[in-house]
Amino acid sequence: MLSYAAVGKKIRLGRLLPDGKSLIFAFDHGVEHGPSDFSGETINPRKILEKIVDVVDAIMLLPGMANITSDVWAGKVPLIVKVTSKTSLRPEDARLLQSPFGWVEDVVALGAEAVAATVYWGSHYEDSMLKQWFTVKREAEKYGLPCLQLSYPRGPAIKNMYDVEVVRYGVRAAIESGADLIKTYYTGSTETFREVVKTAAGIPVLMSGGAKAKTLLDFLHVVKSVMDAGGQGVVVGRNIFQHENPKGAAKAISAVVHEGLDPEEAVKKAG
Ligand SMILES: O=P(O)(O)OC[C@H]1O[C@](O)(COP(=O)(O)O)[C@@H](O)[C@@H]1O
Repeated sequence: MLSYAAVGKKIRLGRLLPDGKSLIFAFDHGVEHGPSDFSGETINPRKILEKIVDVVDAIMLLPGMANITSDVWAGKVPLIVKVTSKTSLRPEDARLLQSPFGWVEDVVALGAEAVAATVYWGSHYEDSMLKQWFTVKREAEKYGLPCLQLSYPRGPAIKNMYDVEVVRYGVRAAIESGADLIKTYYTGSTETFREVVKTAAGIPVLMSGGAKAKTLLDFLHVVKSVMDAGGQGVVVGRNIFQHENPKGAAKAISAVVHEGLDPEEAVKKAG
């Protein structure tokens, strides 16, 4: 018989990956990159969120943002709360550390389905990020909250953070540290990303969107490659909110993730 928490975790994961796949909208950039990531009306978070809440499978926000926009997302789309972050105002070498940016109790209080935290594997600060990760993990387990690990290998010994061996290492470390969902980088091909998925040993791997692609079609090809490789979805920010039609872009990405549409077909959904 499952424990209460195990039942809760199962239910929450089912809500986040309704058909075993998921398009999660990442929207924590206001701290990671600053307001310069937004232009025009998108500086108003409500304007973006109201466009995509009925298209994506979940949204990932920092606690304060979740709190001030709850009337837009609550009851419409599952919430994931990220409890680590850092600004790019820090000195260069201090940017490979994320600090606490909320507590698991806040995540529960906000009615979230999961908690997210970053680990920069290979950073000078790996030790403190691991202490932070396991603090979050221990609390989350009590509440049956799945933990999404942003597994981002970065550091002086890492020449190419998109290299398949580097990404695989981060994914292996993520499953060994108890991640229930993993978000990591695309490795450039279906074949190499298939190796990343295999390394996850059944833990869902979602690709982190990355900087805005030249065209939506280009991005959709990457999403298709990830899904063909056995990835279970994508966590996307800039390739949605920096698109001139965020709702359309989200619809097109969702069509590749959930319907397996070819990019040339899916891009038509963007209008
Ligand atoms: O680590 P980077 O490249 O600065 O990007 C960090 C951002 O990328 C994400 O991990 C994913 O968002 P994107 O799709 O915009 O890359 C965000 O959650 C985060 O704010």
